[in-house]
Amino acid sequence: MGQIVTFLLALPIILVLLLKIVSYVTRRRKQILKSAECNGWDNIPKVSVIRFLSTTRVLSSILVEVSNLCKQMGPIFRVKFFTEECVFLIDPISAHKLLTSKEHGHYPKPEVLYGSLHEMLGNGVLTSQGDYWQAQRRILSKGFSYSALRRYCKTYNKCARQLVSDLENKFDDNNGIKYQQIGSMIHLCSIKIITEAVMGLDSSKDEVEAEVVLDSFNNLKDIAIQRFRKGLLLIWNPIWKLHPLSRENTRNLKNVDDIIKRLILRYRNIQENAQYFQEKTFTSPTHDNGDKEEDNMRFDCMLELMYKYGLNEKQIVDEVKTLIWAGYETTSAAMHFLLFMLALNKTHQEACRKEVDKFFDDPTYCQNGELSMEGLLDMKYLERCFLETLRMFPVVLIILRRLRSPLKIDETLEIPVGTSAALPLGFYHYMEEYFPNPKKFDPDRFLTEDILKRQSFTFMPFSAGPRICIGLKFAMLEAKTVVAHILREFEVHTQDKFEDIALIPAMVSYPERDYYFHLQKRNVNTA
Ligand code: HEM
Repeated sequence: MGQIVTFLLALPIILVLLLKIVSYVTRRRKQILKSAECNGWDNIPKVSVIRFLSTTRVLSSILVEVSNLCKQMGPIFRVKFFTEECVFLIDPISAHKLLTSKEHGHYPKPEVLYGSLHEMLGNGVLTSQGDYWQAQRRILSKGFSYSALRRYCKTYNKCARQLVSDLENKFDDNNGIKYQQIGSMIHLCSIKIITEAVMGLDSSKDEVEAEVVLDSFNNLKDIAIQRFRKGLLLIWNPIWKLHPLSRENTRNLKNVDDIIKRLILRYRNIQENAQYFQEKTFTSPTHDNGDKEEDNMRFDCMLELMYKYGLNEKQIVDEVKTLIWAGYETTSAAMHFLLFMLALNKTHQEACRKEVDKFFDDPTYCQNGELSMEGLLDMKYLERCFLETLRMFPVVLIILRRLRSPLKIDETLEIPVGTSAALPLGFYHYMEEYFPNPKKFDPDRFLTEDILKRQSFTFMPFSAGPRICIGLKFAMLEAKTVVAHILREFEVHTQDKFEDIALIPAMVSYPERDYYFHLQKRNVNTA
């Protein structure tokens, strides 16, 4: 009797497993048949997953290992990760071809890397696909228009000044020269900026909400890193669901969701107020300075924009989480790396400072210590240093695309449907043929004449094509503002050396430990 009950209880599980196996085998057979029709596919060399995984601890060793692989295997090779067939496009020309393709079947992002993101961020613009993605992307792009960015500049300046004041307290010269880690302070500044621009949360007025969002995102980031390290948890959802980290994850997500829902309600209440409607819905002539019809809807933050475009509650929650997730850690890591490179390369730091001082001292570009967007756009030396930093520390190391239509590389090679193409963006930035002496920090690589000489696809820290980073300009302006304020007030020194610290590759690469800095106060009369 007992055996029958056990059998009956186990039956659904057995059936589900059988169904999964049948569906996998059918899918695989279809894929093999399709692959057979693709030119040259069978001739692409295969690399064992064991060999591949054994290299993934630090960025520098991956770069060396991948170079060795290319020497042996050529610029394209295949790796099988469990049930996923992955093709590595080590040649940036093929990668660029895929990213800039107009074919919708080339845009989807595979479960293997983006599945956990999907679970966390829902159907936001980073993880969604097809027509839905396109429609959402069109709406969200308005949140990154010229006049929207001009409004966020206020937030960049405000948070940068707060960071400078916190740094002044930390590096009190009376305590002598002390090298200290500042990664978490930069991180805090970055998350304050993004939550204000995306959700309208002002950390000085909405203190409680801002703190919950900061804590929750920090926890979510730590959980994601742990999950990434425990590969099996990442790959196999049933195990993940049973793990205590998963419950922690859900709790933090719920905290963020609740706050976003409350903010939506706040906008709904405000919108019901007729006076607000009159003041804000129509273009304010003083604000848009020549921007065309793109901005005929006035909004203070992206959540408000989404609300006005009629997105429902679930859509807004997903997009807000997505923008914060995609925007804060990337930019904060990039600013951290930029300060480190300027601390190591004092001549470039001095040149940036000279430029920064010029803008701070010119009332057309800076009033009451607030840098204008025009000033920030014109800081070309600092911009070149930022781009060179992203070349050397490509914050997003690798991206993947799941092919829903075949990709023709050339007359001799076609990649079949169902394959995931892996594009190691970071690797392209170290290719000698495009970036001679790649370990040298040389911002002049980004002088206009040098950029024109080099093919554009060799430098893609923000990806390229229709799914290029939506926050590219946002990130550039934010990083320039924050670093400009720091250079204005301090000389930046470090004890660390470039090769001392390993970079840990994850979705967003980060140093094994934060760098140590000493910030020495300058004597400038700031407004
Ligand atoms: C230095 C900073 C940043 C870097 C290096 C960076 C890099 C990237 C890269 C490489 C992608 C492509 C990802 C993929 O295809 O899988 C991407 C996509 C994206 N980024 Fe960024 N990003 C940065 C800052 C930001 C900021 C500040 C925001 C938002 C405020 C943002 C929002 C997004 C979104 C929403 C996508 C998905 C776009 C789509 O699929 O249509 N990013 N970013």
